[in-house]
Amino acid sequence: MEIVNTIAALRERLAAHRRAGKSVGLVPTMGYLHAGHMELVSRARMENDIVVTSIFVNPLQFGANEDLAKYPRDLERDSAVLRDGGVDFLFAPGVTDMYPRPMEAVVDVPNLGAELEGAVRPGHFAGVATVVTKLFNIVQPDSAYFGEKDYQQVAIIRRMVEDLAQPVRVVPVPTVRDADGLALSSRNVYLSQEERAAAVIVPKALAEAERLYDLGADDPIAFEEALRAFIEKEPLATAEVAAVRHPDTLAELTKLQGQPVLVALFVRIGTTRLLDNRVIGRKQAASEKAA
Ligand SMILES: Nc1ncnc2c1ncn2[C@@H]1O[C@H](COP(=O)(O)OP(=O)(O)OP(=O)(O)O)[C@@H](O)[C@H]1O
Ligand SMILES: CC(C)(CO)[C@@H](O)C(=O)[O-]
Ligand code: BAL
Repeated sequence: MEIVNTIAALRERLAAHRRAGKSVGLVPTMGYLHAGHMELVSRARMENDIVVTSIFVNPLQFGANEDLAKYPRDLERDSAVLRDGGVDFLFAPGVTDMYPRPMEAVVDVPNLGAELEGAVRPGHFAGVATVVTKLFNIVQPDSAYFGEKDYQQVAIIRRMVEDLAQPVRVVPVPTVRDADGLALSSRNVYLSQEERAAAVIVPKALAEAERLYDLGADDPIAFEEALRAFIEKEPLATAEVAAVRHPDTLAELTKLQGQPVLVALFVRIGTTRLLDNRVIGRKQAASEKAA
């Protein structure tokens, strides 16, 4: 595996492979890697000749009062893990390599980006869409791999790729979970022991949503209220988002039965925000993997 830090160097290294007709898969990350990231890597490894993983904690997608400065970083450990995972190139640019001056051109997906997590983190998804477009332009991957834990992010990237005819296949990968069901996430490291125990309320709430749906729950407002109350029975938890939406458009629904629905959760445990999602009413959850 080669570690490359600048846009020019990565372009030069990939050009030879592209000329030789090799396919390229990209796994964009913010580092501090866990088995969820490595699931994306192994899927990319299976489907491509060359695998590029990027590690870049993207300032554009953090709000002024968010955790940009304290976001966990460990490039040395990440490099070793990626080398073992069979990655060909680790692209780890610095902020001044990616953004040598303030960005004037940006990509926004304003309506999808204002929903759910976007309502709590204004500007977040414009930051994501912009950096992902820039990574696509640098790497020119045939395929790019994203986790379904960040369901809204996948929906936004898919829409961006379609609207802008970006020549990339977007591949969603099922969520990898700890033994108690909590989705793996780099931010789980912020949780104290007590908070980690409380965080199990998040996957439990997804199971509760499925139970209510299977019992015939049909009114979205009552359903969301029941979910919120279920989550907040845990004293350390605040449900910033507990929503049921259309799985493709993220639109609000007038009834639940007779169609698959997305359950989207964004739950604060202490000061840490945890994201999780499940589509219920179709056979998708069964494909999720335990770590
Ligand atoms: N548990 C998981 N299973 C599968 N994919 C995941 C999982 N966690 C993260 N990913 C995916 O890995 C990619 C990089 O995510 P990122 O580096 O932000 O990690 P993260 O663990 O989601 O971190 P954070 O705690 O900041 O949300 C994203 O496409 C994300 O959806
Ligand atoms: C896709 C991404 C790497 C863009 O910074 C980030 O939003 C993430 O890690 O999910
Ligand atoms: N959604 C993963 C990246 C972030 O929270 O900024």
